[in-house]
Amino acid sequence: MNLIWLRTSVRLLDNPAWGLATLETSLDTPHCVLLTPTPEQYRTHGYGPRKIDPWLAQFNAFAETLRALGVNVELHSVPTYREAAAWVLSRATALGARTVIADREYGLNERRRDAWLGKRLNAQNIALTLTNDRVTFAPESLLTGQGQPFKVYTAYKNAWRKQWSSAPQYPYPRPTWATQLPAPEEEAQSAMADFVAQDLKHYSTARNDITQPVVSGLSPLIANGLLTTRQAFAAAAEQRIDAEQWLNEWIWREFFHAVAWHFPEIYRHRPLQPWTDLVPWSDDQALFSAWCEGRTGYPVVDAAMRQLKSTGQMPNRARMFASAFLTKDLHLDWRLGEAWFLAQLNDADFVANNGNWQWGASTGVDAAPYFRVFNPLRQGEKFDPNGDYVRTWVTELADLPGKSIHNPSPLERAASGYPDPLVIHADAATRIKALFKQAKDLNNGQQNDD
Ligand SMILES: Cc1cc2nc3c(=O)[nH]c(=O)nc-3n(C[C@H](O)[C@H](O)[C@H](O)COP(=O)(O)OP(=O)(O)OC[C@H]3O[C@@H](n4cnc5c(N)ncnc54)[C@H](O)[C@@H]3O)c2cc1C
Repeated sequence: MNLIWLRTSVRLLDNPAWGLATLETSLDTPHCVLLTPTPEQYRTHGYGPRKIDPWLAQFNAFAETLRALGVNVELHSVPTYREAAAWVLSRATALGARTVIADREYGLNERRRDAWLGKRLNAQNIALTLTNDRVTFAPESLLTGQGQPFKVYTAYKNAWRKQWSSAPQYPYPRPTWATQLPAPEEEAQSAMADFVAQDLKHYSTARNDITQPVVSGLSPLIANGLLTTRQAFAAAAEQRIDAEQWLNEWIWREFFHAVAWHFPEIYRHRPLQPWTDLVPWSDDQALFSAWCEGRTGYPVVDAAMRQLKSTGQMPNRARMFASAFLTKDLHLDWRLGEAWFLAQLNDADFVANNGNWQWGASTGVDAAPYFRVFNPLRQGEKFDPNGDYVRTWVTELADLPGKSIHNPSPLERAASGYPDPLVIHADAATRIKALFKQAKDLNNGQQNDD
């Protein structure tokens, strides 16, 4: 008897759990599937309803479909991981299981949960088998030549690509009994197929155009375990077009997961580069509220922040300049912005969010150091040349003509009720560089003292 316990990989396709379960028995269908949504735990991790509600619905739809397919499913919603693990332990014991097969999750609390359960299952001669699934290659299997974890994306990507070339990863076969898919998975499959067939060919030229929905929009589905990198590579290969740039974005996601696995301090809200905590980050609540509400006085930043608040979405390019504005222009602590994004985004994923925030704040991965700043006026002019994005979200400026929308005059601001800039970008950029330098010098001094 084996049990499958699915936590994030709540999907039928490309799921290694089914194959593992049937290896042990002569049965086609698994003996029993356990599902334990943990809404309170998700909230404690900082996720908001835009992330949690569809996730919970996904569990219900999955259970319903499995039952219709004749699979025995037990769905048990509990507040926290600890209760979920205790319940799985009791079910495994009561059902006389030999193995519990579960999708591996990499977070710190998730690791603790699995260690807790594994120990107790082992004491009863029950194995806990974790499938590597959220990323293509297990984080500990892809290391530098010196056996160290990668901290630079390009080097990681090259190693990842090399590994893929020598051992391409194909999606796991669909189980014969899976004759229908749960509605969220069916929709995810269609969304990926449509994007790959219609828009992928324009991706590399149009991906930074914040006015166009040319990117895939798949991230909420990926973050909630409905789609995998293997499926993306397989779908792109069928098109026989150059999909390198898009596939490299998927590898960014895998990279951040690997970083989080090797440097679990990030789950304790520490920067990847510890010395950057010597930067005297501000926690000014008035500045922070102005940023959250889209009232910074920089139209393109405010458009992005208002879009986030009202829809839970924001294009990647806008995430880059809006996050950089918080740290490099307002000098606010990156953790404030990180938490706001996590609570608002419909594709919220702790690891992808943290990795990108730390990249933008110059506290995380990447060789390019703290002089990376984004000029919010130039970002607007370059990526929203006609001002359409600003006009959509900062409606009080909608009547301003042409490029002037990115930098309204004091008179235009006063007439439309739009705020003056909170800071002067050039001054703020000079100041943050000085603060970083000061932190670095302080750190070097401390090291010399040691
Ligand atoms: C400050 C900041 C916060 C972010 N927070 C999140 C988050 O919470 N969840 C999240 O999934 N992505 C996050 N991203 C990454 C990226 O913005 C989104 O993945 C992307 O906008 C999703 O759009 P898409 O699905 O159309 O992606 P596409 O451009 O079609 O890319 C395909 C997939 O690759 C992955 N991907 C793409 N870019 C990145 C990236 N830079 N880092 C990691 N994975 C990537 C996503 O899973 C995405 O769905 C963040 C980026 C920034 C700058």
